[in-house]
Amino acid sequence: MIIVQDLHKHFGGFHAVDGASLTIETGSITALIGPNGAGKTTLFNVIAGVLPPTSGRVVMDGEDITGLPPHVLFSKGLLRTFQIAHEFHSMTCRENLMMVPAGQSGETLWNTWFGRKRIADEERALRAKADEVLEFLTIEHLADHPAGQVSGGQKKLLELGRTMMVDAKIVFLDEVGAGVNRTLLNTIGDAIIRLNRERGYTFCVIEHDMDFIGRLCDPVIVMAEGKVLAQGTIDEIKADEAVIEAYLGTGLKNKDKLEGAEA
Ligand SMILES: Nc1ncnc2c1ncn2[C@@H]1O[C@H](COP(=O)(O)OP(=O)(O)OP(=O)(O)O)[C@@H](O)[C@H]1O
Repeated sequence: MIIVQDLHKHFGGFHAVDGASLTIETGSITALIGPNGAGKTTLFNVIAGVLPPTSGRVVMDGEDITGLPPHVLFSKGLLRTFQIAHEFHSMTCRENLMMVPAGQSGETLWNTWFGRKRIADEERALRAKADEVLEFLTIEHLADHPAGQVSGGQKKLLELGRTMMVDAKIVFLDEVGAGVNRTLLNTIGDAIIRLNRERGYTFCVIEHDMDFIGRLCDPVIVMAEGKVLAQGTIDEIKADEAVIEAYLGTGLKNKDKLEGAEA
């Protein structure tokens, strides 16, 4: 369980996150929604150790993890998906997955000289794991394709796949559906549901696609102006006057997003 207590993140005099408190229950697929500029990505970045908070606390399973760097959080099973960096575009999808786990024996000179067999065994195991992940995500046919040449949606699946190469406990997904076609979005949604049900992953998802949110997420947490405005099921949220007002207040485009209409 992640508990965020009275979190603030200021940029100069601007309060991007302004006293947000929320709980992400273990085993849930929790959505974080809100109008543009509500502070969602900033909140994610603070929880994931990318940005230090101005004040407030983040507690994971009873441990204060406020401000810990991403690699330490990674080792604790808290992961945030990242776009595949440009440098890795020429590597194949399988290789991109095989690069994720840290602390392999091959990293030390000693092992390079004396542990060849162990390295070969580890590499074989990693390769098998990567292939299993690709199959789970239904993109096994892309194993030998350069990551830079697959579609936007397939890249999103690969980003999700990277979290499956380690023992993730909680995964933060930022706009996994952005620019992804409906069919692939459904595949991504299926993968998230299966990871949640079969492998016990907890998810926290920022997403503007209300159909996607409605299918996957409970609860839905709404942010506005750096604070948590409401929490509930998708139907409760859509009927909440304060939520409608927050979306309306930022323009019709945002209100359309709440209703799930095509933008
Ligand atoms: N590094 C920064 N320096 C200054 N202001 C920032 C910085 N990062 C974010 N902001 C501002 O903080 C506010 C919240 O941004 P944030 O990206 O967290 O919102 P969001 O809810 O994720 O919005 P969106 O749905 O549009 O992605 C915005 O007004 C943004 O311009």
